[in-house]
Amino acid sequence: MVKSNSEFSENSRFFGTISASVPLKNLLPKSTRRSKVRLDGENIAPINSNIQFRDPPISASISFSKNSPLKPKVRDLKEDLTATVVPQQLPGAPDPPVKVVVRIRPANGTVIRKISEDTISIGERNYRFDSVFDSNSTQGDVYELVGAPLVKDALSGYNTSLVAYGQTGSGKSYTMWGPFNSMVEAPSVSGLQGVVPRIFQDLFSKIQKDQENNDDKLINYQCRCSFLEVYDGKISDLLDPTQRKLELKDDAKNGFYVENLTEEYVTSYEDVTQILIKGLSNRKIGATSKNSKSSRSHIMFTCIIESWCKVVSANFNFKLCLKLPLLFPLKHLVFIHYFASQFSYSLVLKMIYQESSSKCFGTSKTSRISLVDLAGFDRNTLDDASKQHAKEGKYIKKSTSQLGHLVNIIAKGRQSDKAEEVPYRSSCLTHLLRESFGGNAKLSIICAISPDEKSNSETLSTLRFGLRAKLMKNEPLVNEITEDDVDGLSDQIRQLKEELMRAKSSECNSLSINHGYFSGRKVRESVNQLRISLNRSLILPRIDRDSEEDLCINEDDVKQLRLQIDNISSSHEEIFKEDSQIGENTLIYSAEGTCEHYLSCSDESENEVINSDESQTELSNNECHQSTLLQDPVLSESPKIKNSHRKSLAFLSNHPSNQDDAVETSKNLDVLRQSHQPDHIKSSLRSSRIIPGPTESIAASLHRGLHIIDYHQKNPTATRSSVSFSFEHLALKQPCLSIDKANASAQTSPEEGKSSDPPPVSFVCMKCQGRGNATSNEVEDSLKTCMVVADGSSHGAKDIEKDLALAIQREKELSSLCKEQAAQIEHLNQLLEKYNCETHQNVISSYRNSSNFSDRENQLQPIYEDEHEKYYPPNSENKLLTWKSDENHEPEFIKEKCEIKEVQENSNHSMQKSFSFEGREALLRENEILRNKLHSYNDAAPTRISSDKLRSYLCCYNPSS
Ligand SMILES: Nc1ncnc2c1ncn2[C@@H]1O[C@H](COP(=O)(O)OP(=O)(O)OP(=O)(O)O)[C@@H](O)[C@H]1O
Repeated sequence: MVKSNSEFSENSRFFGTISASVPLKNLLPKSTRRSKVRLDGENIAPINSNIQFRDPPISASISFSKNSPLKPKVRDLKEDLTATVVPQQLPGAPDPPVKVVVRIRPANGTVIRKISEDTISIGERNYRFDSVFDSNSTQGDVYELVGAPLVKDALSGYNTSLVAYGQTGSGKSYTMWGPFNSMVEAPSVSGLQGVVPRIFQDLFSKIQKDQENNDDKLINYQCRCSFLEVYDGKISDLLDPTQRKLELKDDAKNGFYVENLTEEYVTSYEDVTQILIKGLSNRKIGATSKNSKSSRSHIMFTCIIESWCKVVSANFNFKLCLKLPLLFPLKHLVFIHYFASQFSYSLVLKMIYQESSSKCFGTSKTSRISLVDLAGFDRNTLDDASKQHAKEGKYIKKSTSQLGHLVNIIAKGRQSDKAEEVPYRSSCLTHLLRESFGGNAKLSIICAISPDEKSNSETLSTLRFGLRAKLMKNEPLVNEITEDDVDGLSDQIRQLKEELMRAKSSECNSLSINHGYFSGRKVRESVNQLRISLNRSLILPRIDRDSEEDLCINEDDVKQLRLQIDNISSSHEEIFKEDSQIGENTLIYSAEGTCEHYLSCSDESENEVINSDESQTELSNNECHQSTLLQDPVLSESPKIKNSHRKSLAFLSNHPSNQDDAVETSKNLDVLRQSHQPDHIKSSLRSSRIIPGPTESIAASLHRGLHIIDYHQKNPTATRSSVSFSFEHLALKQPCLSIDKANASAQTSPEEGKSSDPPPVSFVCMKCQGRGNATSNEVEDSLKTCMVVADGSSHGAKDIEKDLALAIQREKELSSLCKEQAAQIEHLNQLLEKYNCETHQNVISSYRNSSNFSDRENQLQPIYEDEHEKYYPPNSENKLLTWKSDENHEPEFIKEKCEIKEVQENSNHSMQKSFSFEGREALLRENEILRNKLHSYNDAAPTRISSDKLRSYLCCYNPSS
């Protein structure tokens, strides 16, 4: 009876309603787990918790010889099929490895006829297959011919595959799965369940029977299922839609498998039904010209069946009895004997065997059932088909075409016995079907065809595919492992393990020394790297060591260095003036005579000492005013560190009484390091980066030194430690320079413009004078050495040398200028003394000659013009140098103060009139410089000239003050 299309539609696609009617989570089995699917690993001995090997099984692949007991038994394949003639299967004969059946979908106006059980006719041509199901066939019929043998073979240990092939709408899905509603109904012969549900219904039924009816066997089964989809060439997990683009893996350890594919263990037909519903609901569907709910992807449901069979036969009982003393202690055997006598020995032995199954082994089988529903190809695409559907149709055509090509190759190889390479890897589908097509599997193909005339070409294509597939030569094997196989396997494992151990030991012996050395060195290197990155300050004191690292110097660093040198030069200038003017070995800047810091720049063996202990307790004292005399602190140079000697600057606590000076010193130090370290150097010092260039290296060294100074100032107990840094290169080559550097380091230059405030720190340069004539070349060499030594490398020093040469050249010029000015100052000083004496004498004598004191001003006025130069110092240095006052005046010290004041006023007045603006500016500048120097000079050499006199002189010399 031919069913109408309306009936078909009733039982048609169920995918749209499953999610609404069935809560899928509830349908899932409780005992599920995820694991890798192994498609060709079933032949490996199953790992059963009840089985214990004498040696633990190894996972490495093992190659077996032809006579290996593990090689599965190959059934004789005697069928010789041709494209047009399929030999009739004899009743009772084993199922062929490749079975091709044709099912004709019910339709009106069909041109296809079933002319016999295995032959169909299209037009005038007949095609013969293993079986043909016409439109009147039922789902049960198909199952009996295709499904039932598959279940039997699977339980026997064969890999089995069922593939539905055909054009869209030809009834593949209907045949494979059946309508959705039927899947959740109780299975019946007349039901509409597809082949797959029937297979699992049958499978679990047989398993149950097998376990119940075999008294002399203990059989355990374990089934796990997976469900995947191949859509657009990519594998997705239908049981976990989030798993997409899964990869096929093929390695020695796991065999051929789909990575991360969900596997769920099933123990009943219901479990499988739930999985089927879930997976089919996730399948991609679309509309085609023949099917409004066409499957747009290939799907593959896989069930792996593992079974362990332990025979409890009479013979085996005897064996087991012999083994019992080994398995159980004597008291247990007595109990077993008593128990067996009361019941039955068979039952007792069965229980014992079950109990001791870990020490006994029967047989094990592993088989795989692969159920594949291919997407239906369609020659005609819908006019209104979207791009996506067109793309899907393209891929389906392509993939089915690749499968057809694969079948052709395999069939050809069987016919010609030519070993042509089989294109399994041409697509995901062919890769997945590698075992089913031409491999270790029994294959059944259902060619679904539509009998309508419009589908003739697709029908013919499908039939041709079936005929070619029938020619394929599969080699199905019973995947079974026996106890003897396990013994052989255990022996092989043991041998391989021994070989591995020998190989490892020999390898270890040969490489042990080197390996230990290299690993140790690696560890050391790692520790060093870690130390460097964690605390670079540990590295800084070692910068005098040789280093082979390449140094990168950027322009900014050089500029910074140049600025530093300029600052140093300017400070040299001032100090040099002082030094030249004083002309003594020792410079003494007195700070109220209470605290003196001695800076020695003498021999290398001597240390430069700065006492700063008293400053430590005052560092946090906010009342200490910020020193204003550090208007232009001089950047301290990088300490020179030589390989053999280091000039060190030690900080001792010899004068704890003067805290103010120490505080000033420490504050100045802070000012110095804040003001003269470039930001990037500061950050570099703060961070743990490696010093990139020599400039930073030097600055870092300085920073380190300053940090040590701080530390010693803050920690009285630690002040006597020997941590120090060297100023040797400065002390040796340029004594005044050394002082200046130390001065800059300590930030103790006298305050400018505040002569009332004594300098906070005193320095004593013990042995400078003898080296005052050191050449600039020596300085240059010293600095060069400093750079090289400080960085441990001479790389990149050339650029710095150029800058240094420029700086030194400038320093030379400045030095000569300083000398000139110092000479002028000295001369001026001498003249000043004369002026103070002679001018006063003249004024007093003029007063003495005057009769009326009130007319003094009138009398002085006439002589102003003429006698100006006689009484007042000239406005230029040259004139000053040649200026002579009248020596015939008699001083009157009683009126000296008043008279000098008057003279000053007159002098100022006259200078305002006579001096030009430019000359005045020049004098102001010069006066500024001289005032600084004289101020210091006044403090340093109080006996040479009265500071009051100097001030009064300067006041009259500077009209603006
Ligand atoms: N033997 C049959 N008896 C009754 N109805 C059938 C039979 N074969 C197919 N049908 C109906 O025909 C329609 C299409 O069938 P089905 O979806 O199984 O085709 P298909 O080959 O899977 O198509 P596609 O490849 O596009 O998914 C469905 O409604 C189905 O119920």
